[in-house]
Amino acid sequence: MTVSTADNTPLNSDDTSQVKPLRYPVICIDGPSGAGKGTVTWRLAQALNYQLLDSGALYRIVGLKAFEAGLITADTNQTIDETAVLALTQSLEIAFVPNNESGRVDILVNGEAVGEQVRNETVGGYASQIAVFPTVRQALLKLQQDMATRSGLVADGRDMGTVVFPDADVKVYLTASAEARAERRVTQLLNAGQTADFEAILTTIKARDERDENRTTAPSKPAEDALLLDSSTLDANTVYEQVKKHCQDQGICFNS
Ligand SMILES: Nc1ncnc2c1ncn2[C@@H]1O[C@H](COP(=O)(O)OP(=O)(O)O)[C@@H](O)[C@H]1O
Ligand SMILES: Nc1ccn([C@@H]2O[C@H](COP(=O)(O)OP(=O)(O)O)[C@@H](O)[C@H]2O)c(=O)n1
Repeated sequence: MTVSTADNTPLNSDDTSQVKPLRYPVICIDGPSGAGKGTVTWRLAQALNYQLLDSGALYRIVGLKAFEAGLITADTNQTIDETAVLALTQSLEIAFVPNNESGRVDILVNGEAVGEQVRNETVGGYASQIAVFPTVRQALLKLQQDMATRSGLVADGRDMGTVVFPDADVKVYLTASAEARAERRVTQLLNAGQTADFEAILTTIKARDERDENRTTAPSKPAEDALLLDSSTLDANTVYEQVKKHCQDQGICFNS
């Protein structure tokens, strides 16, 4: 797999000939689904002019492609062929392109845009099923780490602060009650003109939490040096201001 960034320069995980520049700042925002990671990550990346790593998108793409290839079915108790998912992962070329209109990052896979489909809860479930595989995580590891060699980076995920960037300048573990997170998803879906069932969403969010927090490799958990922030009763702006303050306390400079 290759991953390229906004300037479309491929990041080749096998290329050891390049001399690494001085280390750029890295900010990690980890936490469960719906905690508000993507929202705060986007604002930080905009304010600091850093690159953004949406690591969940990588797992979602692999999950979706594995489903399309018939390697995963809707049955959550199935046995998935790790070797086949790894081979599929290694065959993908992924590009991240920031989209200022939507406030999200558009994703191209093998040159083709992946639509909003990749963001839905079903694909989130597929992602968490293949995310338990150590070989798949390993295949994605260096590609993620290489994104911090060109500019400052804000990275959103589950294991950014614990595994991918253990030496990061700032680590935040953003959480919220499962009910608050499910409520946010409902609002998000309704705003997008879709239907949403609170109980069904709450059940899938809890199932994903369970799988992500209890897997053996890179479980979702706060790094020892992370700021823990519960956003259940905080609005998105207050969360941003608190994370910004923490970044400043750790020596990150904002122009505005
Ligand atoms: N603190 C907050 N309070 C209420 N809604 C929020 C908050 N932070 C984010 N949201 C909204 O909740 C939804 C999920 O946020 P998102 O940033 O995508 O979460 P995550 O990346 O952790 O899954 C979005 O619609 C977002 O606008
Ligand atoms: N660094 C990461 C990011 C995501 N993931 C997996 O990918 C799934 C989708 O991640 P996501 O960040 O896109 O999900 P949301 O938090 O946006 O719902 C998660 O439930 C995890 O199983 C992971 O294992 N490690």
